[in-house]
Amino acid sequence: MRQIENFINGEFCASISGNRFEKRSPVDNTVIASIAEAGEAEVDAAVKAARSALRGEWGRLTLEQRTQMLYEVADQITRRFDDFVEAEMADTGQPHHVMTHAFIPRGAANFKVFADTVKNVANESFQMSTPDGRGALNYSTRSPKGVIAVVCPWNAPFLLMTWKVGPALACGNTVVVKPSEETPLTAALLGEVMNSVGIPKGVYNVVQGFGPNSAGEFLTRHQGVNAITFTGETRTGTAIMKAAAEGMRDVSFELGGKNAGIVFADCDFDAAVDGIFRSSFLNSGQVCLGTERVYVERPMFDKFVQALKAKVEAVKFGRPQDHGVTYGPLISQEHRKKVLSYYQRAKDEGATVVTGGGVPDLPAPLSEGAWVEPTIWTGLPDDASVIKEEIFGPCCHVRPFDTEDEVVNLANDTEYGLSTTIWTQDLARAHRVAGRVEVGVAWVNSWFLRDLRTPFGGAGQSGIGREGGVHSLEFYTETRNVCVKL
Ligand SMILES: NC(=O)c1ccc[n+]([C@@H]2O[C@H](COP(=O)([O-])OP(=O)(O)OC[C@H]3O[C@@H](n4cnc5c(N)ncnc54)[C@H](O)[C@@H]3O)[C@@H](O)[C@H]2O)c1
Ligand SMILES: O=C/C=C/C=C(\O)C(=O)O
Repeated sequence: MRQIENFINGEFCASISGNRFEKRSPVDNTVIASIAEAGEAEVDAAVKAARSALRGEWGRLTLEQRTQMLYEVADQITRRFDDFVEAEMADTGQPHHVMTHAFIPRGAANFKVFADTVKNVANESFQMSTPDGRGALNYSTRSPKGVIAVVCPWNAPFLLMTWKVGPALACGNTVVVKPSEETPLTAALLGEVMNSVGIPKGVYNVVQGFGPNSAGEFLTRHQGVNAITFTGETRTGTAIMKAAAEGMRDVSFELGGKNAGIVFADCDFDAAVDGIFRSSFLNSGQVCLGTERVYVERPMFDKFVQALKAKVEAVKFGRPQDHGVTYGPLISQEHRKKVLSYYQRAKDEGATVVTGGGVPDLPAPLSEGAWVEPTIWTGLPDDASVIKEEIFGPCCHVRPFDTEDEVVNLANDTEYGLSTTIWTQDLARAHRVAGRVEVGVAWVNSWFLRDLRTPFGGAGQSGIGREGGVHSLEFYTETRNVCVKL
């Protein structure tokens, strides 16, 4: 069984208290790793190591040297691709092709793209006139913000962690990462990569553990942390924001969603069915950008529901590494309980179960894992809790609509505002609807198509701030204006 330690100041170290916790496989519930839980002492050591790294060799590197190191991190992730794929599959149980085609390559890209970005983004400059006629010149510079706390969820652990660590380091900061207790492995593996390419000690630290009264809370409350970037549930974001208020630390939040998919009758039918299938069921629906509410224009409704049902019923359950497997378990037994409670609630609230709705009948030892059936409902009222609350599971409700205004209102009838996916071949309508849905990210005839230079984040309860491209630089640097009287 793997022993996973905290990674502090370039070294893997056991927790001082000796506290450890178990990581179980979502596939069959066996224990796959023992993890050292960081307490206040380890968090303090990690923050101090990060602080002294800022003042040490790391802080003295030129931009060229620093970005060169980050390209080497990306290259080394690619060289150790299979190790990352294996670790992330062990943690999440999701299929091999999801790791190799989507989640792990993004880890390398997250370092490359932000190394490029920091080299290529210009700073502002303004010339002004002065009463003496000689004028003044203003220009801005960027400095690292300092020690950044990176608090991560479990659903796409390596992608989401590096999405923050990449730009934070590119901007010259140091980081203390708190991975989810459900997915400790790839953050630890990245520590090995950092050492192997010579990233100075203390630049990248990992404290393992839980949220409340554990590593997450200790880290976000630590006054040595200058800013906090967090991806996870809206409720947790509220707790972290309170912690950040003490000491006036900046936050960047990517939170939950209850995203709408909008399918017009003039869409490319096969592409739309495929797109909605992916957006609702990729990663067993555990994607913040996923669509749990699907609205289909009435003339196509029945045909669409049948086509989506056929795709859902064709998924292949199994171990992530097994040939042809397309569908994995939920992350944990605890999350399964939550998702199954919504499956029950959908029935109670009057849903028609088109397919799924329960636990699949799998042979041992898979029968011990956190499996649920991918599920489609119709017929729920718009105010049902299943329509309002984020489930974060492999399920969607499909509802017919008649007019563009109606569907825009339905899509916007939520406290969240992360993303939407719109399917139509009418260009004018596509732009119009994309401009009316109250979200941070609108996709047309696509979903989860990511250009890392673009702003990414959510409106409403889905987040605070944007990351991506220059927006990441805004968060991870302090901007200084220099005004020179000529
Ligand atoms: N908007 C996005 O980009 C995005 C991306 C992925 C996931 N998500 C959201 O993440 C959620 C699923 O992830 P999750 O269940 O891991 O989220 P979570 O909020 O339960 O946990 C996220 C992290 O916060 C830590 N944490 C929990 N309580 C804390 C506290 N009081 N103080 C400090 N840290 C604390 C956890 O240990 C974990 O590392 C979903 O709501 C999903 O929508 C959003
Ligand atoms: O589950 C959420 C996925 C989020 C994706 C990103 O943050 C990204 O693509 O940068």
